[in-house]
Amino acid sequence: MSDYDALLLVSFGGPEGPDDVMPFLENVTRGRNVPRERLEHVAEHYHLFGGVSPINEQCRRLKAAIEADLAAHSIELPVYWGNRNWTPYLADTVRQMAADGVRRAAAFVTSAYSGYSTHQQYLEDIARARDEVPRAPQIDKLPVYCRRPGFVDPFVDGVRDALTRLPRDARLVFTAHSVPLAQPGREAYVAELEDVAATVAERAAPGRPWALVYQSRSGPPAQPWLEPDVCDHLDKLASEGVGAVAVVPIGFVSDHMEVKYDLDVEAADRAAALGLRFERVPTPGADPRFAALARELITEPAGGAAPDAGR
Ligand SMILES: CC1=C(CCC(=O)O)c2cc3nc(cc4[nH]c(cc5[nH]c(cc1n2)c(C)c5CCC(=O)O)c(CCC(=O)O)c4C)C(CCC(=O)O)=C3C
Ligand SMILES: [Fe+2]
Repeated sequence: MSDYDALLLVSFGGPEGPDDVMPFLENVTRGRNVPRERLEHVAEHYHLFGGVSPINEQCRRLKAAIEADLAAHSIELPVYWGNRNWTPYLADTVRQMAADGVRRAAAFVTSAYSGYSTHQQYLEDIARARDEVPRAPQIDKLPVYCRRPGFVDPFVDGVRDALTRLPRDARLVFTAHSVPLAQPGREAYVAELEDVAATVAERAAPGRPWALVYQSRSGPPAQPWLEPDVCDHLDKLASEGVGAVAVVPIGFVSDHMEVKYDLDVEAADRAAALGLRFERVPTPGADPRFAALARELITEPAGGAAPDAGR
């Protein structure tokens, strides 16, 4: 077993009502050179959903699934939840953990990959939260898990299922959040995404053409970000005579706003305008296999041979 006395679920955070939207967006983009126009545009996405981000409900369901999995394995470990950008804020959760006597916690982060936005930024925010709290517990971020079966297998099943509803010429379109080309860790992020896309494609639909594309670009237009954009890619497929796509958001762990708006509204509308049949594959969310991954990462021997999802 492990030496941990708590599990901390760390997530992005999102607004819980219309008045939260702008303060949330300001938290996310503080010091980040995101144009005001872009913020106002993204605020509209949240307002379409009543100002409530789907990410909070996703986190509550994942937390409950992790608690159920731990209980089923007779592991008594309290599970806490804290966010980088909205309530419950990490610092408040860490303060509660300290008050409860937690000394050493494992952090399971709702982001699967290496890279700055996906890994380093979470470490920095955990460190900042600990700095705010006297006698804060030690908090170890669990390893990057994008290649693990608990993350990959739900996508494989989801692709197989989507393809049963699509014609034979359907293409696989894997998507992830774009980041600036200059962002530290970008090479590792892209290499992992390519690897996970290839694994899912090979296991779910061997021989079928696929592409890795990006979405949700932000930042000033002159700054280069990872491309191609998902909607541009749909244009290209339609122009080549392709009639259907299964869109697979491998860059994300839950169906939050970047999935519910940028794919289910924006990309789906583009596909409809192009006459492309469109299926969006679910993310792992609160899948029991994904919840079990948190336990596996805590209980397996450090440096031990971690099983990957196979190719
Ligand atoms: C790689 C990556 C992930 C995946 C890893 C992970 O999951 O963590 C991710 C996730 C998310 N991003 C989210 C929301 C936002 N991201 C923004 C801005 C940015 N994201 C970036 C990258 C990523 N973001 C970057 C490089 C920026 C530019 C500013 C900066 O350098 O930081 C902005 C500002 C407005 C805009 O510019 O779009 C918002 C509102 C939400 C919550 C959704 C919800 O509410 O359901 C989630 C899960
Ligand atoms: Fe983001």
